[in-house]
Amino acid sequence: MTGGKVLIVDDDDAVRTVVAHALRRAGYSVRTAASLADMARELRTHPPDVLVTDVVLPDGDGIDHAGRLASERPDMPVIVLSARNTLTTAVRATEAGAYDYLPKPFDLDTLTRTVAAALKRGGAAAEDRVVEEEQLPLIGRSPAMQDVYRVIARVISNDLTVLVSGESGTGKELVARAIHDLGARRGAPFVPINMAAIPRELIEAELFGHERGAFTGAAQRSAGRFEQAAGGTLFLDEIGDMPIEAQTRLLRVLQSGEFTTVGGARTIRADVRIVAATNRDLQQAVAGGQFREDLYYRLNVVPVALPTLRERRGDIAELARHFLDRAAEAGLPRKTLAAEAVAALEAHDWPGNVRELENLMRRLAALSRDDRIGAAEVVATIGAAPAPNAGLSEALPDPGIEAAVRAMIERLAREEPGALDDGSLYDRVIGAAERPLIAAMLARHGGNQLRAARAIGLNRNTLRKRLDALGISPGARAAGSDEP
Ligand SMILES: Nc1ncnc2c1ncn2[C@@H]1O[C@H](COP(=O)(O)OP(=O)(O)OP(=O)(O)O)[C@@H](O)[C@H]1O
Repeated sequence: MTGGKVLIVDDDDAVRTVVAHALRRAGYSVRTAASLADMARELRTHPPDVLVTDVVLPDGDGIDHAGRLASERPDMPVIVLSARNTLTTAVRATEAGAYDYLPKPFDLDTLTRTVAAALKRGGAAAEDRVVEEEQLPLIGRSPAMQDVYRVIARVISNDLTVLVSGESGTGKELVARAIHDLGARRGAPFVPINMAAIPRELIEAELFGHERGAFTGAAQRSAGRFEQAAGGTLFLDEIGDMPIEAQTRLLRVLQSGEFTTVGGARTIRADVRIVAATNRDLQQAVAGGQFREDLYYRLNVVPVALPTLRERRGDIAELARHFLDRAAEAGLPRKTLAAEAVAALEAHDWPGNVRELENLMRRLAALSRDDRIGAAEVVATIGAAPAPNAGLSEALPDPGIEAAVRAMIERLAREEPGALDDGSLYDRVIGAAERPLIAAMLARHGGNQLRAARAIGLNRNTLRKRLDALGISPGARAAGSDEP
C-alpha cells in the first residue's frame, strides 16, 4: 500500500467517482465531498494528508478556501483542479499556496503522480495576495498554454532567470511582462532591450551605461539598462543576436552580481531579475559557436517554450474576438465573427503567429463592410495581407533590412562619427529606404505615379513632393501619363 489519506472535493459526481477509483487503485485511502460545507466537515472528522479540490463549487470558491487552509494547515498540500484554464486561475492557485494546479481535463496518471509528489513534499506556504481576474493579458486555454501558465505561476514568487523561446509573434514579451507584473518586483521598472535593434558596438554601453568621454560621442555619463531596471526586471529580447564580447561581459555580471560601466571604474550591484527571449534555436547557436554555452546554461534556468499559433488552433477564436474587442475599444467599428469566418481563421497557418492574427483582426475591423465578418472577407484579407511582420507599423523589419540598417549605422560610426549625434539619423536611414522603395514601385508601374502612390500607400501629392525632395529621375516621372 502506498498509504496516505486523500480528500477529493468536486461537485461533479463523475469526477469524484473516477478520481476516487484511480487513487484507491494506487493505494490511497480516499474520501469525497461535493461542496465547501462537506469539505469543512470532512476536514474536521477525517483530516486528510492531501486535499484535491475543484475551483467552482456550489457554495463558494475552492481556491479562496485553499488559501485559508494553506495558512491554517501548512502541512496539508492542496491540489487545485480547474476547468477555467486561464493564467489567472493558475496564478491564483499558486499564490493561495496550492501545491499544484491541474487544468481539466487531466489524465489520471498525472493526478496520481501529483498526489504522490505532494505527499512527499508536504504543503507550500501561502502568500497573502489577491490576483484580480482580467488583470492578466494572456489569452488561450489550450493545453500548450496551460503549461506556460503553470511555469509563470511558479516563477513569480522567486527571482530565477527565465528563458522564453518561441517563434516571432508568439507572445514572448507579453510573458516577460506578465512575470514582472505578477512578481514582487512589479513596483519597479520593466526594462526591455532588443539585441537585434541596437548597433553591435553600442550594446555594452546600452546595457551597463558609460562614463562621460568613454568613447567618441559619449558627451554625458549615461545610466545603462541594468541601472534603469534596478529593483525590477531586465528583458533581454533576441538574446541570440548578442555579440560574443557582450555575452562574455553579461556572463560575468550574472556570475558576480555586479557590473562596471563602460570606461568607468565604478562597480554597481546588479539588482535585476533577468528574463531573456529568443526566436532562434540557442542550442544550435551554441553548437555553431555563436553563443556561449556557459551563458546559455546561466540563462536557461527556467525555460518557457511558447507554442506557435498553429499548434494551438483551439485558441484562435477566443484570441480573434479579444482583438476585435480591443479594436472596438480603440474606436474602430464593433464587429462580430460568423462561424464560417472562425473556421477560416482556424484553417490558416499563421506564420506570424498571434501578432499576425492581431493585425488581421484590426484590418478586418477597419475594412469589413458588414457588422458580421464573413469567411470570404477573412480569406480575401489573409490573401491580401503583407508578409507577417513586414508592416512598417509593427516596426519589425525583416532580417535583411535590419542588417542593412545596422551596417549603415556602423559605417556612419566609422566614417562620420558626428552623424550619430547630430540628429540627422532619421532622415539618413529612412531616406535611404524610401528612395529604393519609391524607385522600385515607379518602375513596377511603368512610371505611373498614381498607381505607384496607391501601391505604396501615399497620396499622389505626397509622392510628388517626395520625388522632388529625393531628386528621383524625371524619366520615371514623365512616364506618369495620367498626371495633370
Ligand atoms: N496569448 C496572447 N494573448 C493575447 N495577446 C497576445 C498573446 N500572445 C501574443 N499576443 C499579442 O501578440 C503581439 C505579439 O506578441 P509579443 O510581442 O509578445 O511577441 P514576441 O514573441 O515577443 O514577438 P517577437 O519575437 O517578434 O518580438 C502583441 O501585440 C501581443 O500583445
